[in-house]
Amino acid sequence: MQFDEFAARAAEIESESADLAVVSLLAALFRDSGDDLSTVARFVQGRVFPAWDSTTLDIGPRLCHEAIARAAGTNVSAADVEDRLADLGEIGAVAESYDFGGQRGLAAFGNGGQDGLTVTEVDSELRSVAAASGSGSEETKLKTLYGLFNRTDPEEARFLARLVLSEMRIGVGEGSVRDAIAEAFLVSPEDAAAIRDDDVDSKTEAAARERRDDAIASVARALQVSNDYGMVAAVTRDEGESGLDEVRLEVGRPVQAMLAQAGTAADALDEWGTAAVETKFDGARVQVHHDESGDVSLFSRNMEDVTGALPEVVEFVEETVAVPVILDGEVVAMDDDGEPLPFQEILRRFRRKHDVGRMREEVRVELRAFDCLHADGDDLLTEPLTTRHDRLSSLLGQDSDAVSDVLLSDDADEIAAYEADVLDAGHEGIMLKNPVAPYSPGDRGKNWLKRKPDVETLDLVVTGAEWGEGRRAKFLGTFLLSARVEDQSGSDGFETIGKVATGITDDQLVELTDLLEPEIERESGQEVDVRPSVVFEVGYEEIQQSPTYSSGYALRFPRFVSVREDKTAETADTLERVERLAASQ
Ligand SMILES: Nc1ncnc2c1ncn2[C@@H]1O[C@H](COP(=O)(O)OP(=O)(O)OP(=O)(O)O)[C@@H](O)[C@H]1O
Repeated sequence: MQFDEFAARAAEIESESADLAVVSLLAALFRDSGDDLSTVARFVQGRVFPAWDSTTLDIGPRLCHEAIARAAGTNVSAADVEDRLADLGEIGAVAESYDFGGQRGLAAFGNGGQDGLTVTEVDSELRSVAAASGSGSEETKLKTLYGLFNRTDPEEARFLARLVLSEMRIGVGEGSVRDAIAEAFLVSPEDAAAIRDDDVDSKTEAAARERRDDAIASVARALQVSNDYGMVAAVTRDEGESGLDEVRLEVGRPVQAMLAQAGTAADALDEWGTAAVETKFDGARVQVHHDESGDVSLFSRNMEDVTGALPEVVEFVEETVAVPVILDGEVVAMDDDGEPLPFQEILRRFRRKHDVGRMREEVRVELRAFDCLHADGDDLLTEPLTTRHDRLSSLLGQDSDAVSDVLLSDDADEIAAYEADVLDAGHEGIMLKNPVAPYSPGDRGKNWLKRKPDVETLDLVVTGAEWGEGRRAKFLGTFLLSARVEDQSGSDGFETIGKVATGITDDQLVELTDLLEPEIERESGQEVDVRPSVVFEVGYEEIQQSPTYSSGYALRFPRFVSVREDKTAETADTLERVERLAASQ
């Protein structure tokens, strides 16, 4: 597919606000994508790589602005691009506003169609940008991006710029892509019409809806186990439902983590009669993959590869496990007496790329596994929790410290006593799980409840900051925080909720400035806008209703606790959670 065709279709989708119409347009785009289907299914979500792949383009706004400036001509600087961004508010509009000329220049010589960019070319050029590393890679990336922008017409430039910064902003969330894959290849035109049109009798419409929902469920299951919209789209088209049924977990390819809601023992017992109760370890989520040839890989809850940072866990798994497995658990930091250390300590180890050996001496980490998704050829996602946990115990050893203890109980007093013991031992709370529930990847459903008696903190996205004053003028000092708002299609927006400047040491100011500076999108005086990517854990005294911030809420006495390096903007706390916490104060 030509990239200008992709851009035109993306523009059409962007201008449509009704969810059903968006799904229909996406479905039509997928049907017309031919060999580019997998790439197109990723591009519409602003992705070049599948979600399980931890490769990133690693292009910050500054690099993108520089590439746009170069393509725009010798008189244009990155600062001009940033000025336009301040006016137009969005990088796609900025890129579209320049006259890159490449294509049109060629078109003037009657050559436009031949040199048009294709989706395949954009994909492979962006992949080469991602692969550039080492000295000189910055310049290589710039040149490649500049080369791409130079060949775009204005509409293509709009979507290329957004793709480069991984934000398509066309109102397409994961749910819409899932539904569109089903609609494109599994739902018959008659059923699609019966659902869409008003003049169809209700029985026919209900039957059509049921068939469509079944098709969506098949696509959803394959997506849950593979995390690859591109591959699933191609399998759906080429092999239909039977092909989707064959999509299996693959050892070495991370799965989205199942998540928890806040809840109490009373909630759990009311709902399920009996609850499986475990310690809530205060560490970082880790998914352990051990493949046929004995290789171990570890992934964070964002499916980022953290194998290199945690050699003790790798060694432990290599020594203990003999068959291919996928395990879910937490890595915790321990002191010399085996007492749990606070969460901040594990963050000093997690995702570390340098000095791993030295840090290993300073902070000891251990695995606490609590689930088993795959063992020796068997996918266990649909098995009940108790069966998965039994499998885990038989793999790691019944009495191993590396396996979470489970108390199965229908007695609130017994659970309260268990919770008191867990808190006495220095842990942060308990998990209550439905013992018969399957493992649902990516789902923050009602089958796992977390209970932390201490005051909650919020994990908020940094969307702005202010340069300090005096001796702190070179550092960002005050940080604007936002809560995530998921729209119906599943794409994210951010609403501000407060500023934090307290609780940050001088050393941390340096680190936070290093972390956030490449993400700056715009500057005006001391204030900067930052691309939503860094997540702060923030404590507070109270959540108040307030017109000061766009969320309608403000935090009283916010204090910085840590950077949630294990979270991204997409997994930060939602405004809905803020509302719930505010209501429960
Ligand atoms: N026994 C356990 N079972 C499941 N999750 C556990 C367990 N012990 C610790 N955890 C951690 O608790 C988290 C569940 O809470 P939640 O899904 O809300 O994640 P979170 O947003 O990181 O929450 P928090 O900030 O409270 O850790 C899991 O992601 C996991 O990292």
